[in-house]
Amino acid sequence: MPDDRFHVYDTTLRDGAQQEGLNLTVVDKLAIARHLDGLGVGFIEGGWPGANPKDTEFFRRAQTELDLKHAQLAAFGATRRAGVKAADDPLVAALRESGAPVVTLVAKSHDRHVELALRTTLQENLAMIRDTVSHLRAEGQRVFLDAEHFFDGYASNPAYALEVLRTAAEAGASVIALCDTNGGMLPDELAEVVHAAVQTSARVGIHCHDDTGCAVANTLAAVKAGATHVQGCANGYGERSGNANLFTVVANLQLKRGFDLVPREALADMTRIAHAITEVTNVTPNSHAPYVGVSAFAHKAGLHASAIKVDPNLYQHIDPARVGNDMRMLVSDMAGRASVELKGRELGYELSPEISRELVNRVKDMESKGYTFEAADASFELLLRDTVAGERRRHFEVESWRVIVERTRGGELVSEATVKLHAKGERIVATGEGNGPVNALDRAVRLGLERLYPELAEVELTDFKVRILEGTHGTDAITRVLITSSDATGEWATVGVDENIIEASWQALEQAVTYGLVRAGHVAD
Ligand SMILES: CC(=O)SCCNC(=O)CCNC(=O)[C@H](O)C(C)(C)COP(=O)(O)OP(=O)(O)OC[C@H]1O[C@@H](n2cnc3c(N)ncnc32)[C@H](O)[C@@H]1OP(=O)(O)O
Ligand SMILES: CC(=O)C(=O)O
Repeated sequence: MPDDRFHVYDTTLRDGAQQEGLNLTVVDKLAIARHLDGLGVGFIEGGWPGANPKDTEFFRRAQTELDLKHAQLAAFGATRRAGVKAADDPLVAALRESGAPVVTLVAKSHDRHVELALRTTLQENLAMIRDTVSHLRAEGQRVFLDAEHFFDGYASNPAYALEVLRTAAEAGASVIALCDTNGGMLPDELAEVVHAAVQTSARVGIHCHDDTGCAVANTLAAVKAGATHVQGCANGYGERSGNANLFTVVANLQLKRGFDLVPREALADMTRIAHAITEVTNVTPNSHAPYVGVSAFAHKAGLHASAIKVDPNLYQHIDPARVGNDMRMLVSDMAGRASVELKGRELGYELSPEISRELVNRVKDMESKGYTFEAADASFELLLRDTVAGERRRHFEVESWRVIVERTRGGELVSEATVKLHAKGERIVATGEGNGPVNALDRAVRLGLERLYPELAEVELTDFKVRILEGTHGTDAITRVLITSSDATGEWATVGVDENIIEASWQALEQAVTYGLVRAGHVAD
């Protein structure tokens, strides 16, 4: 069971939603809350009820639509306005009526902010904190306080910054999170201030932004200095450079510091949860994210692979399975025999040292010409199969292909491709039309082969990337084409390289179709 003496507090739905380009609907927020609950976080800050209709609706719907197993919902909002009673402030009323068991109040703890931004006195700010905390406590809610700009405030006026914490604690706030609102702190200085703050009676928490790239390090430093409540956002979302990445924080504290924060089986599901949340936010996942990124346990250098072959832990800091991730081998011109041997094993082949050596040489030679295999696993597997077989083996042979791109009188662009192929003892001539030359070639190949290989109806070309590479040996620039294809059960990528973009595309396309047939279980003639 997770340790209740330590809080994991997620603010993805509030501070995370303050990220540029991130726009969540109520349904998105409900879905993310379920994922976070699945991870086992203790608190989910759902937004600021009363500040906008969406956040108000979220709290209303959460009462009937969220069946949280681990987490409690927290409603975020500010202390009362200067000069009004907490009970009469409409934004405080929205917090009271949110139905959330926890309210997190943001309060000024920096004297200059009180005077310049709130335009009130230091004493009135303390009264705003005292009144709002005690009012909500009297209404039966648990109150946490986010001490905004605490670290900058402590540098400006330490006595006042600490007075804010004391006031909130005495009024009944059970957690006071110290906020590095501008994200400008470094771990050593931050730790000293946290150390001073933990002398207050309430539990001290930490809320860090990543403007110095230190949000996670700062969070860990705060914990070392005595903080027992960590705030962060899924995938490090948040205002400006983002917040502390909650997944990194949790994994570090649990796996490196021995805290029991979330159930072990939930931690082992963290990579899936991180990616599921990116599906909801529609933000491209950071493939290099610690622990959960697809590259977090991907090994490219040959020397690494040769040691990993003996013991994977020689080049990775944890077993990736503990966070639900996988080790992967990348094959490129930095590979050695061990890299291709391990990659082969990953793909289900046991390669002899001789085949591995030959394959490494072929990979290095082709990469020097512009191919890239780390982004084109399917091309690598076809190369591997050819090397093992000692010859190039395909399910169809190409006699010729031709593409015509015509601009009609009406200004319409029409592409038409004809392919002449040989498969299963037949000569096939097929023509396809498409909205571009590659699309036309793709249609022509399918039209020609589908009768012999009906599974091709399932294969779809899902992505097409072109990159112009520097010319080598004084020749003209060459083109690299990467094609991603998919069928009902997965996707694969293939690569083609040539001075001519259509030839490069054809190579990638021919391999894409061939690999689709390999996946369908067809054996090459
Ligand atoms: C550090 C953080 O990220 S905290 C979270 C910030 N999140 C957001 O701001 C998103 C949601 N915010 C909103 O929708 C709006 O800003 C609202 C509804 C909260 C307020 O809107 P408005 O009433 O139009 O005020 P506006 O945004 O211009 O200014 C904020 C007001 O809150 C006051 N205020 C700021 N912090 C506090 C505080 N801790 N306690 C009390 N009042 C505060 C400001 O002084 C200002 O007062 P003023 O209206 O007298 O000038
Ligand atoms: C409260 C908050 O989000 C901050 O101070 O950064």
